[in-house]
This record gives sequence, C-alpha cells and structure tokens, in this order.
Amino acid sequence: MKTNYLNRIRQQNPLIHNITNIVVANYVANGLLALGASPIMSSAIEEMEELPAICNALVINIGTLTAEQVNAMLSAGKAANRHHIPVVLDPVGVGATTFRRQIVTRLLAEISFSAIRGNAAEMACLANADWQSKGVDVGKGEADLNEIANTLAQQYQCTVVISGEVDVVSDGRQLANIRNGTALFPKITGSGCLLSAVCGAFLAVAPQDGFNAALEACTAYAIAGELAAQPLLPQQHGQFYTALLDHLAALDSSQIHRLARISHV
Ligand SMILES: Nc1ncnc2c1ncn2[C@@H]1O[C@H](COP(=O)(O)OP(=O)(O)O)[C@@H](O)[C@H]1O
Ligand SMILES: Cc1ncsc1CCOP(=O)(O)O
Ligand SMILES: [Mg+2]
Repeated sequence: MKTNYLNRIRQQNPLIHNITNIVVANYVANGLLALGASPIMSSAIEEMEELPAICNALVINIGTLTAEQVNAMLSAGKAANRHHIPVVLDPVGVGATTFRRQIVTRLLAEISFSAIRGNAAEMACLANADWQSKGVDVGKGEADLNEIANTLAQQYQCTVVISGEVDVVSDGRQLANIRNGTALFPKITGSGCLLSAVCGAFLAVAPQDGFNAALEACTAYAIAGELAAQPLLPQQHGQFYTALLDHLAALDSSQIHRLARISHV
C-alpha cells in the first residue's frame, strides 16, 4: 500500500454526515473523532439539503430504518451527489426483511454511491447470491466473495468492501484481500458500522481514489483492532470496545505499512 490518507484525515479533519442507526450512533461518532475526522449525526428531513453543502462525505446506514428516515436518506443522498461529496452505503441486515431489501434497491437506484460496505451476508444479498444470513450478523455461506465484490462494483460503478475475517475490496478492475483483524470484532456491535464511517472519512480526503482510500481504510481499521486485541482475552468484549477507539487514535501510518497483510488478486 503506497497511500497515506490517514495523515490527510488528521490534517484536514473532514466533517462526516452520518444518517445511522440508534444502536451505534454514539460509538460511530467517537470512532470518527478518534481517527481524526469530525462526525455530525442527523436524520432530520429539514436539514438534509443543507448538510451536504458543509460536509465532506455522507454515510447512509439502514440499521434501524424508519419510513421517515428513508425520505431523509434520499434527500441527503441526492444533495450529496449534487455537491460531489462521496456517499457510502452500509446495507445493515438487508437480507432480514422485505422492507430493508426494497429500500436498499431504491437507494441504489436513486443515489450514486462512491462505496458500499457490508458483511458477506449483506453483500451476497445485494448480489442475489446464496447465503444464510442471520439478522445483522454474517451467518453462513459458500459464495465466492471476490466474485461478488467484483460484480457489485461493476454493477454500481463504485468501490465495494465486503468485510469479514478477510476483507475484500474491489472497484470492478482492481481487487484486494486484507488479512488483518481480530475475532473480537464480531463480538461488539457497531464494528461494521464504524468501518463504513471510517471508509467515509478516507473517501472524504481522497474522493478521486476510491479503491485505495477504501483499501487503506479497511487495513488501518483492522490493524487498530488487531493491536487493541493483543493484550486481551477472547471474552474481554468490553475492553475491546474501548481499546479500539484508543488504537484508532494512536495509529500511525508506519504501523499500517509494517503490519498490513494485503494481497492483490
Ligand atoms: N473473524 C474475524 N477475524 C478478523 N477480523 C474480523 C473477523 N470478522 C470481522 N472482522 C473485522 O471486523 C470489522 C467489521 O467487519 P464485520 O464484522 O464484517 O462487519 P459487520 O459488523 O457489519 O458484520 C472489519 O474490520 C473486519 O475485517
Ligand atoms: C444490532 C443492530 N440492530 C440493528 S442495527 C444494529 C447494529 C449493527 O452494527 P454492526 O453491523 O456494525 O455490527
Ligand atoms: Mg454491519
């Protein structure tokens, strides 16, 4: 990895607008602050036209979707497109209900996304691939995630991230696998949602280089988790929850370059 967009985040302190779920809003805001970005969380329809004008990226997360929030997402997404700021989609639990599937289809049709980030179950659902999803969790499946990432990236003309034990990043032309991380990640709620917001922060400072911005975002984030988990026992979920924030704040680019386990496929 040749980029150093982490330093750019710390220099530029991009403002990230998050329309997110009620479970993770506080954690995502703290994670963005730890990284060096600034969060603003809002779903009020009255300000969806105005916020994209002052923000550097928008992250749309459907985790606890309401009909009212859908209108806000469409309004903010279209305004973000007009202002040419990157928009990231996190299709949380999209396979769980008809409502989620219908809304994600509509968001993908009406908004131009720079990146879509989900776990294997969510991304398999978007690609109509076989997978046994389980609510917002990853569930089980055998589908080829490299192929799914590539297909979705070409279909939606954007960067696609499928996170998991191995993260897959594709823009439809380039594809990489990242083998960093820790088994503690899926033990805390919000770790995927925060990764989507972190992708938003990296894209905010490198909007023309989506693939490499997402690649650095996922690598940096997984390494912060790896370092946070190092002194912990597998059952120290609570310690990991806070240690991840500490390590996002302490992370530097030399650590990322030294510890990255990336293969270009
Ligand atoms: N089994 C695992 N081993 C190592 N890292 C993991 C594992 N599962 C998930 N991760 C990491 O957890 C972070 C959040 O991804 P994920 O758990 O897939 O999101 P979600 O919460 O949306 O399901 C990513 O950085 C990913 O690399
Ligand atoms: C548990 C839960 N329920 C609705 S949204 C949500 C949070 C999901 O967060 P993540 O995908 O980051 O684990
Ligand atoms: Mg998720």
